[in-house]
Amino acid sequence: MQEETSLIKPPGFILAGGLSSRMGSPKALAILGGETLLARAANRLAPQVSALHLNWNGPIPAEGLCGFSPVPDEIGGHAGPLAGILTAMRHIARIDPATSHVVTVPIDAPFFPLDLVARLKAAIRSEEDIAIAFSEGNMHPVFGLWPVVIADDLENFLGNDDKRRVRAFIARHPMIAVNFDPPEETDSPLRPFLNLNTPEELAWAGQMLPNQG
Ligand SMILES: Nc1nc2c(ncn2[C@@H]2O[C@H](COP(=O)(O)OP(=O)(O)OP(=O)(O)O)[C@@H](O)[C@H]2O)c(=O)[nH]1
Ligand SMILES: [Mg+2]
Repeated sequence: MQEETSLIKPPGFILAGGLSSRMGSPKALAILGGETLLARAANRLAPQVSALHLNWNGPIPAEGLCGFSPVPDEIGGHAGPLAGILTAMRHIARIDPATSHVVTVPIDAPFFPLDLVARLKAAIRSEEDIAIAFSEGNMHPVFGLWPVVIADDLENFLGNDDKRRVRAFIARHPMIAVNFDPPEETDSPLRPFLNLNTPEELAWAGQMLPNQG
């Protein structure tokens, strides 16, 4: 039963604050099948969340960011995905203090499930639980539903831990694993959490798009 939490549809953040060094140009603007990765992530996440935000560092490029007014990292120095997660928590706490959780997705995994948020949300049992996506035995730690009450601990962690790994931060808190194994009949190589880091991976995914099951 789900009654104990008053968690309604949460707000969402697309994290695009990284350097895209392996891609060689901003991943948000990379084209897959005629659409930017940003447009793909936004179209996929928007129906799942109460409001959609973009985390992005630096100036808005000439081609725009799909109309988003991006939210830059709270802490400087490209501290990694956790900096984007902290930014999401702090931003939501400022604009909507009643919100208990915020969902994050990375910019570079454009095939994530359409029921991602509903299933993460259904797993939450308390105001302090983190829900994280898993599939085929792997953890996908940037696909998470994060309680905003742990923002201070996250800021502290970022200030004190050299590696700033998402998994190490998650290990400090109650975490619920939510399994998203694809249906057995799916033979598409475009797995739900496939992550595109290089021009080669992007080109390969483009070639595979017509086979998407
Ligand atoms: N806000 C924010 N997000 C980040 C930061 N570093 C990485 N991310 C995001 O975290 C997700 C996964 O990171 P990576 O796949 O390493 O992306 P990246 O750092 O842009 O790419 P590389 O430079 O090739 O490692 C992506 O959505 C990135 O945009 C950061 O310093 N700040
Ligand atoms: Mg990186």
